[in-house]
Amino acid sequence: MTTNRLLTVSAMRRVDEAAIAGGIPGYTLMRNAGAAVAARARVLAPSGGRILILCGPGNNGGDGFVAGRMLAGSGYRVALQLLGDLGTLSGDAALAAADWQEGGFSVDVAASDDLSSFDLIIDALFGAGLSREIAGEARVLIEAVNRSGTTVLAVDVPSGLDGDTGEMRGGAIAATETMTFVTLKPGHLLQPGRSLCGGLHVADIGTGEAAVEAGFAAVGPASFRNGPDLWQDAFPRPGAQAHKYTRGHALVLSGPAFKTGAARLAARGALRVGAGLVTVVSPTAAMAENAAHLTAIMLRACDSPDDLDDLLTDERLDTVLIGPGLGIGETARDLVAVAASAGRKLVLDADALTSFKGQAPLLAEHLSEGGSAAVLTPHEGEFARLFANTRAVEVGLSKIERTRRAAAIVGGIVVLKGSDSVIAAPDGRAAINDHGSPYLGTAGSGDVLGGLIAGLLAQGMEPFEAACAGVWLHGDAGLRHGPGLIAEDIPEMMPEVLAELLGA
Ligand SMILES: NC(=O)C1=CN([C@@H]2O[C@H](COP(=O)(O)OP(=O)(O)OC[C@H]3O[C@@H](n4cnc5c(N)ncnc54)[C@H](OP(=O)(O)O)[C@@H]3O)[C@@H](O)[C@H]2O)[C@@H](O)CC1
Ligand SMILES: Nc1ncnc2c1ncn2[C@@H]1O[C@H](COP(=O)(O)OP(=O)(O)O)[C@@H](O)[C@H]1O
Ligand SMILES: [K+]
Repeated sequence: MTTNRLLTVSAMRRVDEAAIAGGIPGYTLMRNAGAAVAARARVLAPSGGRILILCGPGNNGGDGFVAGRMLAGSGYRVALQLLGDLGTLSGDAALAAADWQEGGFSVDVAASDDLSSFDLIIDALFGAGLSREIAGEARVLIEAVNRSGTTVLAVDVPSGLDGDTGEMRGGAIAATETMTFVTLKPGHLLQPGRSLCGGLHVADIGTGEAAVEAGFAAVGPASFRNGPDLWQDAFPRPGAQAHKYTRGHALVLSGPAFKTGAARLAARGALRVGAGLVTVVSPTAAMAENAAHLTAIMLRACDSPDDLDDLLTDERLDTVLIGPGLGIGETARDLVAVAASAGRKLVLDADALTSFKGQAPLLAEHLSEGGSAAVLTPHEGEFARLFANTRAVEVGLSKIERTRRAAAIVGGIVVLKGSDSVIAAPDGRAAINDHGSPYLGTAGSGDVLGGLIAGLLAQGMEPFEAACAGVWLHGDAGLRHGPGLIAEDIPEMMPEVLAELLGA
């Protein structure tokens, strides 16, 4: 079974319990987990190479003992070090340790020297049972592993990484690869966890589908790794009889003269992703500047919220992007209020968000008035300003929880951007995106993202799916382009990105 759905650490425990209750011995699960680790180790270490297995005092260590026995059996020179006392091992971990010893192998005391002489280190110190900050001997060991420069394969999670939040607890292994079980957990995708994990692998350990379903039932609102599986079926594909008026019309509000570039970047994104028509709505004083740079994209004058209200009497103008380069203040708030009360599908970004600094409830009121479907795309700074003094910014929350709470507060989709962008809906559905590139961190990149989402909304995609798809397409463009990327390149990558996605 493969799925892009995520289990929390406690829900994963529920999967194990349900599998065991269903008649699969815990030790069978552990043997399957250890076998998956050993299989990956055979790829990472040269045949017959030296492998060090660092085992902790719980079942994560148990997986290490199992993998060690299998690797020693297939000709690797395996050293195994235990952090803790052999005598205190219990349950399946004790069985695994006994099997290892029955093979005639020794259990050494964990020592942090000479680590660079190994071809591979398997980190089986702590997994789902991490219960406190890494300190003392464990910390010294983890730091030595990270200094050694040796390839590291982490079992379940890099030790010290919180599988739910992606946060480090006092220190963590920086792994080359991570082998986890059944599904990914949020901490594998949220930063810094995503970076600490290195390459991600997921193994089926024979829990059976019913046990996995029991885990999903225990998890609360569903969360996913963002990817085409999540939204591909809903992705707009024009039929043979489509024409521009059936492919949606997106409006992008421009900022004042000399601040118009952001809106044009967004508009280009909306057009390239397939909206039939895109119009930049510009202050009269900035019309010449906008006109000088626009060709396929249309241009209309608008100098006030009242002008926007007049424009929106045309029902075909069904999606409005407000914020990039707009300017901060009352006018921006009024423009949002007008578009929202006209019931338009909205993308709110940048200055439209900052204009509601500390006033998230007021924004929520506007959105609910017209029943607007809205997607908000804050980066961390805009998020902190908009949701100041709300329960979305309480300390200690994971990024996924913050985004979920924010979505519930405003009653719309929130995309909290970054290298681990999180997309959440008011009903708690959430997706974490790790399909992207640091080259996307460039001026105007977020404006294009807003445009992509607006273009998908205009074509009739539901807002959660449109937001997930927009973030993924944006990330895919970044990955394909690589070094040298500027924001202008992102829309121009869409033909290539979409051709592969749609199999065109
Ligand atoms: N049947 C199953 O469930 C399966 C589970 N599987 C595997 O089991 C793993 C979960 O095992 P687990 O629950 O035993 O927890 P684990 O991660 O080994 O750590 C617990 C130990 O570490 C200790 N400890 C914690 N934090 C610490 C710290 N900061 N510094 C120092 N010590 C610390 C903690 O001490 P305590 O808190 O009890 O004092 C306890 O002794 C899971 O990740 C997967 O790999 C697979 O085999 C598939 C089947
Ligand atoms: N390291 C990274 N990895 C992946 N995506 C990134 C990274 N850094 C930035 N991005 C993406 O680039 C965009 C930047 O948007 P934003 O911060 O609003 O920039 P701007 O205001 O200049 O347009 C976001 O979509 C963000 O997710
Ligand atoms: K580990």
